[in-house]
Amino acid sequence: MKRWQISVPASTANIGPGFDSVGIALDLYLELEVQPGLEWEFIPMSDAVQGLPAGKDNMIYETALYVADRYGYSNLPACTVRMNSVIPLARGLGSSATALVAGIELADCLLSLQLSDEEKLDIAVSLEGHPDNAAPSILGGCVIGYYDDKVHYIQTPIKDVRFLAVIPSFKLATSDARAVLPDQLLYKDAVKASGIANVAVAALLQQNWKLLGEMMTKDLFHQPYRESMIPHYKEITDSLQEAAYGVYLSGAGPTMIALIDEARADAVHAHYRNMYPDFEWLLLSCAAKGSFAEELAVEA
Ligand SMILES: Nc1ncnc2c1ncn2[C@@H]1O[C@H](COP(=O)(O)OP(=O)(O)O)[C@@H](O)[C@H]1O
Ligand SMILES: N[C@@H](CCOP(=O)(O)O)C(=O)O
Repeated sequence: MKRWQISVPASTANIGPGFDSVGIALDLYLELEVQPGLEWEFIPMSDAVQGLPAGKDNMIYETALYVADRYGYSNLPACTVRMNSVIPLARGLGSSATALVAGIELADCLLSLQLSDEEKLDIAVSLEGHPDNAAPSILGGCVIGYYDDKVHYIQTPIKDVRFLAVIPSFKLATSDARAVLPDQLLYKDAVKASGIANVAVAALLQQNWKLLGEMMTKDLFHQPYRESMIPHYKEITDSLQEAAYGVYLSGAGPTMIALIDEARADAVHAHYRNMYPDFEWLLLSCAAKGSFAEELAVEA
C-alpha cells in the first residue's frame, strides 16, 4: 500500500500592477500526507485548515476527481489525507490555488499519471482562469503568465529581497474582492495601466526593486478599487513604505506585503510588528521550488 507526501507553496499574486498575471511562490506550505483508507477523509492537522470540508466536498478531492475524469478514470481509490498548512485562508496568499494544485498532485500520485509541469499548469489555470497563483505554486519562483488556450509564461528567480506580510484577522474571499472591480477601463486609462505594469515587469526581470516598488503604488488595475475594503490600509502601507522598496496588496487582499531588502528585513519586521500588534506578521522568502509529491516508506 503506497503512501505519499504532497507539498505545495503559497503564492502572492499581482505584486502591484501585474494583475492576474504576476505571482511569486512563498515559503509557506500546504502539506498532505496521503494513505489508503476505507473512505475519503480529510483530517486537519493544523489551525489554518480547521473547519474545511472533511469528505468528498473538499476542494482537493473535487480537483483530483476532475483530473481523473479528464484522463478517463471514473473514480479514485479512497484515502485518508492529513492536511497540514500554515497558509491563512482567504487572506490573499493563494490558499485556494494550493488546494487546487494539491488535488492535481493527488490524482497524479493515485493514478500514476506522470503529469508534466505543463499539463499541471494547463489544468490548474483552466480551473482558476488566471495563472498568477497556480503557476508559481506549481513551478516555484516568480512567474509572469497569460492564459488563453494555453499558459504563456516566463519563470524568473527572486533574490536578495524578503516579503513582509501584514495579515489582518478578517477573511476576504477572492470572489468578493473581484466583485468590486470595474467591467471596463477607458482606453487611455488602460494604456496608462499597461505602461505601469510593463515597467514593473521589466524592473522585476532586472531585479530593480526600487523601480518595481515605485510602480506598485501606481497600479490602476485593482488596488484603487480594493483599498477601501481593508481598514487601516493607507496608514499601514504609508508607514511601511518608509522601510521598504514598495508595498502592495497581496492577491485580492486583505494581506499587505512590503518588499524589503534582505539585509534589513529582520529589523524592519521586529519594528513594525511592535507598532501594529493586532495583525499577524510573517517574514517570507520566495520559494524557488514548486509543488512536489514523494512516495513515503511503507509503515511497518
Ligand atoms: N487546504 C484546503 N482544502 C480545501 N479547501 C481549501 C483549502 N485551502 C483553501 N481552500 C478553499 O479556498 C478558499 C479561500 O479561497 P480564496 O477566497 O480564493 O482565498 P485565498 O486563495 O486568497 O486564500 C477557502 O475558504 C476554502 O474554501
Ligand atoms: N489576480 C487575482 C489573485 C487572487 O489571489 P488570492 O491569493 O487573493 O486568491 C485577484 O487579484 O483577484
